[in-house]
Amino acid sequence: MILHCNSTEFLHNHIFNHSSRDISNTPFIRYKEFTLLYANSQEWCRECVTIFPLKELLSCLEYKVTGDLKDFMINRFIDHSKQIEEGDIFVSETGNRVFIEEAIQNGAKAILTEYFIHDCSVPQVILPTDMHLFKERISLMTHKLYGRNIKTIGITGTNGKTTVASFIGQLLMQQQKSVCIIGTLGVFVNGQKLNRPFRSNTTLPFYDFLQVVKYCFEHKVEYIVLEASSQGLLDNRLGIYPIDVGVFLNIGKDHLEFHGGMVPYKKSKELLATLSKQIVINDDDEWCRSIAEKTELPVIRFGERYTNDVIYQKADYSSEIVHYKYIVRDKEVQLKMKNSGYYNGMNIAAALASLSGLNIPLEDIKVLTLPKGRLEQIPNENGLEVLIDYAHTPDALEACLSTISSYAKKDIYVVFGCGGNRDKQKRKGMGEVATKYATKIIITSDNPRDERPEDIIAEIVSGVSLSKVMIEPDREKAIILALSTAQKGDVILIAGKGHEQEQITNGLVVPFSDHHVVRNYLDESGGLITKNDPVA
Ligand SMILES: CC(=O)N[C@H]1[C@@H](OP(=O)(O)OP(=O)(O)OC[C@H]2O[C@@H](n3ccc(=O)[nH]c3=O)[C@H](O)[C@@H]2O)O[C@H](CO)[C@@H](O)[C@@H]1O[C@H](C)C(=O)N[C@@H](C)C(=O)N[C@H](CCC(=O)O)C(=O)O
Ligand SMILES: Nc1ncnc2c1ncn2[C@@H]1O[C@H](COP(=O)(O)OP(=O)(O)OP(=O)(O)O)[C@@H](O)[C@H]1O
Ligand SMILES: N[C@H](CCC[C@H](N)C(=O)O)C(=O)O
Repeated sequence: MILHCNSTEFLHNHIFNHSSRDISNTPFIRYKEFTLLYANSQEWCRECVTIFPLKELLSCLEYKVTGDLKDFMINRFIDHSKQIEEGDIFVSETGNRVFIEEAIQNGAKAILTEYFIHDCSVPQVILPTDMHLFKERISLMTHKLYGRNIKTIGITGTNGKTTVASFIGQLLMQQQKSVCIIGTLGVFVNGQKLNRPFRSNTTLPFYDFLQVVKYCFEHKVEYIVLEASSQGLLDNRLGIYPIDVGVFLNIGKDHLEFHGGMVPYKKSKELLATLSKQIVINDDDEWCRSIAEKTELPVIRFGERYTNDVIYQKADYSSEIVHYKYIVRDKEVQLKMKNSGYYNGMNIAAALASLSGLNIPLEDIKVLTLPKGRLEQIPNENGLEVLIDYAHTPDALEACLSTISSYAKKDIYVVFGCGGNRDKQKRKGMGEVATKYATKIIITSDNPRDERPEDIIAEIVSGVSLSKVMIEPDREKAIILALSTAQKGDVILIAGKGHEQEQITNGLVVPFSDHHVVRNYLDESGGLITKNDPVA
């Protein structure tokens, strides 16, 4: 049995209350509290179990089984019909008949559902009220069965999650550790992208995440580094999976249309603390400091102040190779990185602080590189500095453009748009930032989705100085306009899409890559040095 009934009730009433969307009064839950509760209420040994015992997951919950489900030992719970393989249980939260039929055809041996499904040819496990408790249990059981010996680092913040995850991964691999990174760029084990049909979210959907943990166990991974987006946290995509280090980077304007304002946006990100055993915070960020004040968890701080656990010492950011220096718990750590600005120094500090939280020695640190589509330089013989970057918020654009303006001698071009069906408030702000730093601004489209590109562009233009701006809604033409107009010595920043491989317009997903457009243009105009660059 997993829990005694009274303890289930206690947990339900007092702790696991963030399944609902109203998180205005979410208390910080101390990790110790719930692990102790679980430790007291568990009776089983997990060492040699490699599948999920359904009966234990269901005990004390309100449920009903229809049909003859003979085998209660389950290999996988899967919530996407196309991922189902023989013997899996299909979790249907929507009750969609087409997906259920597809799952059965693909070999589902049962359906886990909240509602009774008529004329269903396989057994059903019906959880009319307790599906959220089931998810909490299975996340905790996944940790017990598969993740117990894997240290997990969760990273949240508006900007820099992918970069910090990549830095942590690189630093761990330099220490010969085996690491899995889960984030915007996909799922990577020791640098190799997993070729599995996971969905493309920054924070993986819940059952996809559980599969990755199991995969990591089977492949002897020692560390999982994951990006925790505000939407992912609010959507409970991590359940109550314990996080060894929760990292808080910064807060800025993004996803406000989704969350309905800065307060709920911050609250969603703060849910990461409820899962964490200790937290790492950016001491230079007011919101991060406020989290440290509220929590009883151990806190590791990084930033410029000399009282921090990781002290970031200012460097010369105008040089091509930046020499970053840190004091990590009284020990000096130095690192070099190309073309990367002040903010990437903060991202490195966050990575160092996370590793110090896990007591990982920082010996022989080698060069770190930025992930794909982050200040990615495209070599050419035209004398242009062409950079592709994923800046799609005002703060991110400011971080990039202020870095460029610290060394640029001639014109700074910026080509960007803003996503449709996404935060409208950031559009004018990005226009204002562009005006502050760039000398030539080309406004274009960036995944207009269901909105009219002209409407999005008009909102950006409301923040831009008209004397600097050109408008070209076709992104390919806009990039070519910059490349063909710029002169030797100019810098061109193509912002917003970074690694992305598509343009989403009018409900259509069309293959599109900033990298390809630049490369094709430079190839045709004879300006490219490296013909075999990997595609972003
Ligand atoms: C708007 C939104 O949040 N959508 C999320 C939502 O999609 P949805 O409900 O529309 O999913 P759907 O495709 O209609 O399918 C619903 C369910 O039917 C089932 N299904 C569906 C299709 C099928 O063939 N078979 C099948 O079984 C699955 O159980 C599926 O979960 O649930 C899916 C599963 O959890 C998510 O992948 C999906 O994220 C979409 C792709 C998305 O863009 N989300 C954004 C808002 C998001 O979450 N972004 C953050 C990043 C933010 C940042 O970087 O700052 C993220 O973590 O990714
Ligand atoms: N610490 C930082 N502060 C401000 N801007 C940053 C920081 N780190 C990165 N950026 C900017 O944000 C962009 C996105 O970086 P990154 O992909 O690491 O962030 P992210 O939080 O994972 O983004 P997303 O949530 O959209 O996936 C970068 O291309 C850069 O322009
Ligand atoms: N994770 C972010 C990515 C935005 C990237 C940008 N290219 C856009 O489409 O707005 C989001 O879903 O809002």
